[in-house]
This record gives sequence, structure tokens and C-alpha cells, in this order.
Amino acid sequence: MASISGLGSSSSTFKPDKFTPKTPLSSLLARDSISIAFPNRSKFFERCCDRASIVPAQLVAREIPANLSNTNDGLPEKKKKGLEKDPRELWRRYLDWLYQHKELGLYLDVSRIGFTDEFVEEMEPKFQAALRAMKELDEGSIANPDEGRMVGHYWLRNPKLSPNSFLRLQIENTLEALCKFADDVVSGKIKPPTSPEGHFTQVLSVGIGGSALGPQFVAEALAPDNPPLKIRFIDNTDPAGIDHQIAQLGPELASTLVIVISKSGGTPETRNGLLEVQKAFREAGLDFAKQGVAITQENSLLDNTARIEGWLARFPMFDWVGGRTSVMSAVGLLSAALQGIDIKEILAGASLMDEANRTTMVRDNPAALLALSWYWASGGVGSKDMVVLPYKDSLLLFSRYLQQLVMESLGKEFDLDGNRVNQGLTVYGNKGSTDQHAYIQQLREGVHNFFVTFIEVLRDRPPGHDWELEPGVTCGDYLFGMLQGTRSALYANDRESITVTVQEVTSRSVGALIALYERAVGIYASLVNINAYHQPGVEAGKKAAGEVLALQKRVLAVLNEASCKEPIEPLTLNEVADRCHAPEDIEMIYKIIMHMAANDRALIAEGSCGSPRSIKVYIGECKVDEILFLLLALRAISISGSRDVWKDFPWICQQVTGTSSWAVLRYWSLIPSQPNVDFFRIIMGVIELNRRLRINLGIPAIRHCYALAKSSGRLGRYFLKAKGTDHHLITMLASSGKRVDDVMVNVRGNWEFGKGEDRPDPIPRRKGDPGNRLKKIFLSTDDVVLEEIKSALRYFGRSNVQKQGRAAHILLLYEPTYTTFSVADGIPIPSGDQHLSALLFPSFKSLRQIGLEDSDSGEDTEPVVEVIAEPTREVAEEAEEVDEAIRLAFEAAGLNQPSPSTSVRAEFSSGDIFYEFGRPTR
Ligand SMILES: O=P(O)(O)OC[C@H]1O[C@](O)(CO)[C@@H](O)[C@@H]1O
Repeated sequence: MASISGLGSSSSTFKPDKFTPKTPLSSLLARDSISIAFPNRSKFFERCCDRASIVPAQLVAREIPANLSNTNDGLPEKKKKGLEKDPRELWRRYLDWLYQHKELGLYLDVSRIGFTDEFVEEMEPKFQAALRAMKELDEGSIANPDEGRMVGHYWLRNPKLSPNSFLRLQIENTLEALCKFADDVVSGKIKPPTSPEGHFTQVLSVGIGGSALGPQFVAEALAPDNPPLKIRFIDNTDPAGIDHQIAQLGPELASTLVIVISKSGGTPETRNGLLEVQKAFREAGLDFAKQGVAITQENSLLDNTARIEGWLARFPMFDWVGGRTSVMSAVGLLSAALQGIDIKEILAGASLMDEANRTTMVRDNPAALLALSWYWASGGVGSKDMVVLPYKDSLLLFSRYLQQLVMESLGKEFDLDGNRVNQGLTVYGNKGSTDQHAYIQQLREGVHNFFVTFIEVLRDRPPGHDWELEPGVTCGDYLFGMLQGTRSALYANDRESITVTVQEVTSRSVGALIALYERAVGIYASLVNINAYHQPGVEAGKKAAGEVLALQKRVLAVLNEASCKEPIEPLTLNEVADRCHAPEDIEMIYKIIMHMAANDRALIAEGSCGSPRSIKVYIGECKVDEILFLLLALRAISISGSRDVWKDFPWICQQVTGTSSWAVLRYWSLIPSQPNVDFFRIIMGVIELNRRLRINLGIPAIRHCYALAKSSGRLGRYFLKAKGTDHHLITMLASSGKRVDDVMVNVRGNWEFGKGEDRPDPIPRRKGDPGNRLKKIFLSTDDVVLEEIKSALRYFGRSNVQKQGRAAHILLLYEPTYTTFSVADGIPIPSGDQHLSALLFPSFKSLRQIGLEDSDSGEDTEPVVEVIAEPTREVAEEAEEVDEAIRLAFEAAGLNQPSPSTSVRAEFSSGDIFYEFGRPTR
């Protein structure tokens, strides 16, 4: 057994080279000095096999349910033989197929996968094609055709392989910059802002999927017991989970570096995590920007936010690195470096493994061997699941990491030729030996729908720390015994397995493991002819989630309207569904209502939850004043553009929306250029849309129709008065020195004209309806909609208010929703998922269903007022700043059109706006 003991070291006395596949095993055995007497069946084998399991594999196969049996696994019947059980032959097979990477000290044993020589031979051409495809990918081909992208995660660990020097420099410079940043943080050169003497002590990493799993795995596997900075993760939009992480940080929030990771920069869960963390910072009186780090694609929403808000640092994610293979970019490396993990060793391990995976001899190529095993075990159609069992606590998250890497890459509906193939490979697992007390029972004896991957770590403890807890046996020996025992016992019962063995869990071996599986996934994807680098299915789920939220807004609008009647009109679920024009969505509406009712959302559901038909719902709180307040706040922003107001604005919106986020109509980006009637037209249009369509676009809880009218006096005054209260507001329209028409907001519904001394005389009676201009019937394709948005944007920046109004109205049709903004230095920054189409399509269904008729010719319609103001120098300077903010907001939204300009902005002060309310106090 001398050769076996040598397995534990990289300078192994075991010489697998001798057993290369090129040499016939029989002749090797004949001349090799190893001479071990094999009984026909080893004692150990006997022990593992109960009587039932000794039956030939063919018989076992008959017991497998038809849909899981080998006859369904995509392999022709002739290729199947039972698993080798003769110990001598098995040993030969082991030696024959064992792969060793000497420098890495990594072994791959696929002998317990039952592929035959004929199978390997038949697969050879496919493998050669797959390996060629991988070579082309390495050289910069568009390996992700759907997205027209290169796939370059392999260049990250060997930048010299990048297809051009620009990419090489990008990689090298980023690595250098992140190393320097991490060094400066760890050494205390970069300090937490509130503690000039102190150090950052914690990292809070916000991200999801590939923007979380890699950093999590690396931290769990490699972080020292006392890292320079400890790490926590927010990887979901679960409020309780987020609260828990923030609570655990406690006062250490002040010394927490928050790393926000999102390749796209617009993933909702990550956006929510960021907003929640920013709120915690505000509440603690901390300045988030000074502790925030963004890792994202250049010019993404997150990138622009971080840039404009002046976050502490920003690192790029590259277009050609996918989320699930991004762990060796700044995504995984920055947090690793901050924890004191040797990131250069991770890269070195991966690079060495990549090199091995480039060989065109399948037997010598570990990734190809894995792909071969997967193909055989799952029939090339995913008929068996991959159970990953690392026998080492620190590798616990490897199975979770692989789950995304493998399933998001291989789980595809169509192949590259457009055939429906529904490919995939299911991955699950936890860790051994813990799982022996959970699900190994089923693996051994139950449904045979899996193969296992054991991850074995030879070194139990650092040298000099081990001890024998019973004579001749250490704790680690037990772990070893459990692994080997399980492997044998499963095999004896015809359960196939792969074993990957590493010496120790080190940066190098972790890098190698990741690289091994990344490449195996790529090769396997080529074998089954699918694109491993896109994820169209996930997008569908995201879109569906957006539709649920859009439906929730409509439900709220309907309930709000009914609940503001006197007396309140509680609605049954059927009534809510009918009024939402969504009878087919009644179950979803029920769930929405139950969720809101359970969360103190002012929504009261009477009846029994278990009996949905009995439920009647209403909203217990009206928000009339808030709407009014919002209108005024928005107007204040639009016409003053003053820094003070920017600062107040989030606060105001927070009050208005009743949510913790800062909300404002997206049209805000138009508003500074439309300080007058058109601004109100926008607001009115939104309200009108809500009223007509019974949806809730933009301003939560709107339930009244406001109409816009104008008077012809010299001074314009706005009158708004809530029925049953004495409040009424008067604001002034700026006098431009030229012609200023009186403008008035005429309020219908529960509102009436203000009466009293301040009322201008005469109050116009004619009412314009901003909704009249909404005459588009929605068309059916996304492209058409986006074209319309573009054409609307062409009207921006025109000094002719009417044209701006036209733009506003076109946009109203397509993007009638609000977004979140944060404010830095008086500049509002969009901080949500702002992509036009993402915002648009949740509402699309309902708008299209209903359509909007042309009511342009309505007699009541007033022509738009034209206000041309000559800006003072001060205003002009301010206007430039605001213009820049708007331009950036547009850029962030991915709109390359000219942004609106402030050139026609009139002067106005926020003091005027809050004439009656007084300034809000925080
Ligand atoms: O890094 P992002 O763009 O926030 O995406 C996070 C994750 O979401 C996905 O796109 C799937 O939804 C993953 O591929 C990705 O890892």
C-alpha cells in the first residue's frame, strides 16, 4: 500500500504517469512492481454490500422507476454495463483513470463512474469539438452569442491570455487598484470617517447570485479566524434578514465598509439592500458615501450613483465576465483581500488548473474528465442529479456555489441551434459527514436519481495540532473513514461517484477547484450544444415579479378609491379583481392583500383568511394631504432648483409616500425645464391615468382627479383646499417680467376651490384636462414602445413649452411610474432599478388592454401657456448644475438622447411654496 500513502503529498511517491491511458493497463500490471493479491471480492466490499446490493446492476436497473431508469438517460442501451465490482478490476480502473495535478496536489478519481471504453471512444470527436470551442473562447470569440459577448473569466487569472492589450491592462490595473485599496483599508490608511484614529472592522457585502455566492464561498473557505475585517452578507430582499445583519453590526456600522456588488447595477434585491443600508446609515447619523464601495459595470446605474454621490471607491465588473464566474474579479477578490486572504494564490491556483484544462487529451484534462463523467452519469440530458459532498466544514458553501454555476449555466430550454432541449444538471449538497445523518439513507437505498461528488481534503489540521482521541485514531480519521465508507457503500449499491481530492483548503486549492468546475461546465455545455453564459429564464422570473408589484399598485389604487367614499366601501376580492380589470388574477390579488394586511399597511381585511370569499377589504387611512403635499413639493423642486429644496425633497417624499424610500415621479428629470404649467400637466396626467385605468402609476394613494385650468389675470395663484378642513394653500407663480398667465389647479372630487380673501378674482370656470392629450393606444412590441420614448425625448430641451408638453405626454404613456432618488450635495441621483423597459412593462398589460381614446378635441381643453423666462446669472449657473444632474440621470437610465435643459426655468423660492404649511421639520 506504499503507493496509497504517497497520495497525501504533492511530491507523491505514487506515479500516475506510469499509468497513463496510452499504456495498456494489462502490460503495465505485468511489469509493474506493485503486486497486491486481490481476492475475488474484498472483505471490505463484502461488508459494504448487503445481499440485495450484490445483485447485478442490470437487475437493479429494473427496479428503477421508468422515468428515472437508465433506459431514459439518453445513453444507448448497448453502452450500459453494470458497474465494475471485481476488486482487482476496480483497482485497475482506479489506476487507469486517476488524474493527478502534481503542482496543485489535486486528484480526480472518476473510476466510480461506469463509463465504458466504447463510450469514451465515441465521445472523442465531441470532446475535440468542445475543446476547440473552449480554445476559441479563450481567444476572445463571442462565446455568448445571445448577448453578443466574449467570455473571459479565464483571462482574470492570466491576463496575458486576454485577446488584446486593452483588456489585459484593464484586468491588471483593476487588480492593482483593489490590492492597494485593500492594503490601505487594512493598514488603516483609509479610515472610517467618524473615527480618525480607528480602522474599518467590518465588511458588509450587498449582492445576490453570482455577486454574492463567490465571495461567500471564499470567505467561508479561507477567512482566517481573526481576519482584519470580518464580513457579513446581505444577499436577499428579506427585510428581517437585512435587519438582522444590520443589528448584528450594531455600533460597528460606523466602521463598516459596505461593498455593493451588481454587474448590471440594477438588480432589485441588491438595490433594496443598498437602500436599507443607506437608511440605517442615515438613522445612525453616518455618511454612507464615505463608507460605500461599488463593484459594477462602468456606467451602470449603480456606478453612476456611486460616482455622483462620491462613494469611497468604485471597481469595475467587466462586460465579458458573467456573474456566476466573477469570483476572481473584484467581486470576489476585494472582500477576500480585506479579510487577509491571499488572493494572488487564488489566482495562481486557478491559472494552473486552467492550463491543465487546456490539454486536448481527455484523460489528462481534469475538466474534460468531469464533463465526461457528468455526461455518462446523466445521459447527457441531466437525468441524474449531482450531489456534492465536501467532507470539510470550510467547504460547506461549495455545493451552493456550484449550484448556481452549474444550474444557471446548463439549465437551458433551447440549444444553440434553437431546438428545445430542456437541458440541465441538478446540483445539491451540504457537507459530509453531517449529511450521513440527513439524506445518505435515501442516497444509499432510495430513489436512484443522482450521482455523488465527494470532495476530500487530506490534511485534517495544520501540522502539529493533531492528537489521537483513541489509540491510533484522530478525529480527522473518523471524517476520512466516513467519506471512504460512504463512497464504498454507495458504489456497492450501484450509486456512482466522483472524488476530487486536495491536500488542504488553501487559497491555491480553492482557486483550482473553482477553475476546475468553471471549465467542466463550459466543456459540458459544448458537448450538449448550449449557451452556458446567458440566463434568459431568470429574466422571465424578474419580469413576472415586476408584474406582481404592478398589480399590487393597481389593487391599492382601487382600494384607495373605494375607501375614500363616504361611507367607506369595503370590497370583496371579486370586486377588487374586477375593478383592477384583472379577474384572472384574483388569486394573486388575494395573496397581495393578505401580505399587505399582515404588514401594517393600513389595509384592513375583514373576514376569515382561510375563506377568501368572506373577505372584505378597505384602506383605513386616507392620504389626501399627502398628495397635495407631493404636488407642492414637486413643484418646489421644479421651479426653484435650489439646493435647499433638493435636500428637503427626499424627506418630503418619504412623508408623502409613507414608505421608507425616497420617491419621486420619474418625470422629475423633465421638470426643471418646465417650471410652469407643463409640470402640472404631467402630474395631472399621471393622476388622470390612474383615474381612468384604475391603476396606480407613480404617486401612491392617488384617488382624485385634478384638472388644470388657467385664468387670464396677471398674477397666477394656485388654490387647493381640502373639503372639510380650513387649510388652503396659496402659492405664487413667478413673474417673468414678460407675460405670465394665471395658473390654477382646479380640484375635483373631495376637493373644492378655495374661498376667502386670498382667492383671485375671477376664478376661471373652464377646466382643462391634461389627460385629453393622451391618445396613444399601446402597441404590442417593446421596440415600438422604446421608439416612442425616444421620439418623446426629442422634444426635450425645446424652449417651446408646448413641445415639451408633448414630450411629457408621450412619456406619460410609457413610463408612468416613480423611481427612487437619493440626494448628494443637492443633486438628486436615481438609485433604483431605472431601466426604462423594466419600469415600463409591469404596467404595460393593463394600459394596452384598455387603451386611451383621442380626446384632444375636448372643448374644455385650454391651450398650453407659454412662459419664457430670462434667467438671471445666478439662476443660469444653478441651471447648469441641474442640467448636469439631469444629463447624468438620463445617462443612468441608458438614454442617449439630449437631456432637457433648464434654460426656461423661472425663478421661484421654496419659501413661497410652503407658505401655509411652513417648512417641514425633520
Ligand atoms: O450582478 P447582478 O447584475 O446584480 O446580478 C446578480 C445575479 O442575477 C442573475 O443575473 C440572475 O438573476 C445572475 O446571473 C447574477 O449572478
